[in-house]
Amino acid sequence: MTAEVGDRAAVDLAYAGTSPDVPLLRLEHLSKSFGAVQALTDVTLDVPVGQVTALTGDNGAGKSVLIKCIAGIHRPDEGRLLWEGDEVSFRGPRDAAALGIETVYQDLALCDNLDVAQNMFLGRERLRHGLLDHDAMEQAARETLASLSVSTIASVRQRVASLSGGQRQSVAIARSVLWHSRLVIMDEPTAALGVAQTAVVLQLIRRLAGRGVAVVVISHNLNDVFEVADRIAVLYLGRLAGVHPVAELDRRAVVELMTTGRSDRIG
Ligand SMILES: Nc1ncnc2c1ncn2[C@@H]1O[C@H](COP(=O)(O)OP(=O)(O)OP(=O)(O)O)[C@@H](O)[C@H]1O
Repeated sequence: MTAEVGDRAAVDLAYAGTSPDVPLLRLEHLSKSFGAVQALTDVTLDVPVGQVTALTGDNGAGKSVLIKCIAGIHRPDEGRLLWEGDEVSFRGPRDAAALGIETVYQDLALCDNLDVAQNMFLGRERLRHGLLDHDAMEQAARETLASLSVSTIASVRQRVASLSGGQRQSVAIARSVLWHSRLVIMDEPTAALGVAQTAVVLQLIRRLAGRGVAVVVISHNLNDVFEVADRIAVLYLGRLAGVHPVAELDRRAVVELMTTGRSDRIG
């Protein structure tokens, strides 16, 4: 399969077959334990297209375990995942990736010794007459970065080792656009970034959602959460303490949900 680059194609693809009433992904009554540790208990959460859902919660609340269930790394003990309304079960991360689920972990799986374009096509290289088609890949990488208005990367031939944290996040986000990912999960995307780079990455995350991609962002940083999210889901001791549109919440309500599992300040 060759990658088509272009805003319209990406949006069409992301929305294709998605009824507004059926979320792209629905987690239904998910539970997961590790021996005596109950990491997730009865979590039900919808993930709609075109929106940023922030997933927050205190240390150990279950955020990573939840995204690993979505990414096909963990199998839930109970509950099910519905993709566009149909039950799916993942034998591993490849199954999740095949549906268009891309997870961008904090340590970004980029290869330092390769350049930007090579990283964006890693594992899915484009061939021409049996040889790597570097020109086509570089062109597509450039177009994708331009379509996201990424201006901080001077050349797609630049080695990733020389990029800043924010630039690396930009490459990871552009890769998900290039491959028409439909759900992008980002684990603490701004954790290692300064103020200016954080602003750039948050903007990019908004653009990703603006293309009809469903985005889940794990973050402890409430400034970022309120800036980027449409909806905030809070986990407390493995249970979903609440999921609400940002407009219904203030910081105190989120902190209360994170620390006590409840809040009277919502609405
Ligand atoms: N592979 C594992 N084996 C045993 N226990 C685990 C495993 N993974 C997670 N846990 C436990 O599950 C609970 C939830 O962990 P999780 O990593 O999802 O929390 P988190 O919300 O991502 O926390 P943090 O913000 O600190 O990363 C914790 O008690 C953790 O110790």
